[in-house]
Amino acid sequence: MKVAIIGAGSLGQSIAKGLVTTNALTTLYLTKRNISSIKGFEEFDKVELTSDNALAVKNADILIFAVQPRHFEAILKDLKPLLNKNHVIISVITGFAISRIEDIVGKDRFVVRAMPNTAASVGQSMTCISVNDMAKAKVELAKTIFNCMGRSMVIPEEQLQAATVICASGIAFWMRLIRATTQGAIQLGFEAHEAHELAMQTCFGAATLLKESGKHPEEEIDRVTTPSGCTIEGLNEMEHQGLSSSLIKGINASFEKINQIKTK
Ligand SMILES: NC(=O)C1=CN([C@@H]2O[C@H](COP(=O)(O)OP(=O)(O)OC[C@H]3O[C@@H](n4cnc5c(N)ncnc54)[C@H](OP(=O)(O)O)[C@@H]3O)[C@@H](O)[C@H]2O)C=CC1
Ligand SMILES: O=C(O)[C@@H]1CCC=N1
Repeated sequence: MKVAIIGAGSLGQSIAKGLVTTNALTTLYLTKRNISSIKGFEEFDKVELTSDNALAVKNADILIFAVQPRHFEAILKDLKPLLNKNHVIISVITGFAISRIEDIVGKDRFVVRAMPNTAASVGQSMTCISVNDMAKAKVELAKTIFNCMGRSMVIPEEQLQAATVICASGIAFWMRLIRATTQGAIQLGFEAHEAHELAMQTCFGAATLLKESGKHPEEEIDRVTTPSGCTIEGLNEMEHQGLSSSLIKGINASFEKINQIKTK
């Protein structure tokens, strides 16, 4: 695989970190206008850094666009003359519909819209993928790429905005829950670094329990809640204060916002 990431910023670098270790990769071009901030990638033999998008496009088969939404249209129009029928165009750009990409490059191109998250850098992204008609033939390739950096799910494009909230913004939501747990632990007397480790590993343990057992969260909750014990006392107080409701409302607010964001 010869891959180019056009716009190696926060998400682009996370994807690059997830990709560099895969044996399937022969070359990885990383582009941005100012490459001084990504010099660290020079330690990898397969990685080429450049501010020349055209050079990257000419030398890659798979193009992952990870620029800000407002920059995408102009960049894609500039690169259009260099695109050939074999290029697989993958956009991770929020709110930029496949039909708008097709308006620029044509319907006869392989177009994939993907929504990974920053945990790609540690091989733990949850990436949702949608494709245009042409790229139905490239679904397995797209899954192979994103499975290198975690797990992937193919979904209809209509659900991609919701997936962005749950999985991409979701990283921030879960971080805030871990941070709040840490604050609680400090109040109970732990040093900050200890509190952080307790919160992180407990969160990791809870997710791993569900992944490995396949059980519903409430089933695992029932195993922890001793009758008249401290867990149910804490859980009920959290619910009286609106924990589940607040999370659901936050997710809905985020979804309303993402649907208002204009990419032009
Ligand atoms: N951060 C996240 O968790 C997620 C982000 N996204 C989406 O991914 C996209 C990127 O987001 P994010 O990584 O946070 O944004 P960043 O601003 O961190 O990254 C965008 C990068 O694009 C580069 N860039 C700008 N213009 C050009 C150009 N002409 N040619 C090449 N590179 C260029 C910029 O570097 P320079 O100025 O040096 O050129 C910058 O590093 C957005 O569309 C966002 O909606 C989606 C899911 C999650
Ligand atoms: O906050 C945002 O709008 C982008 C999309 C998901 C993650 N970052």
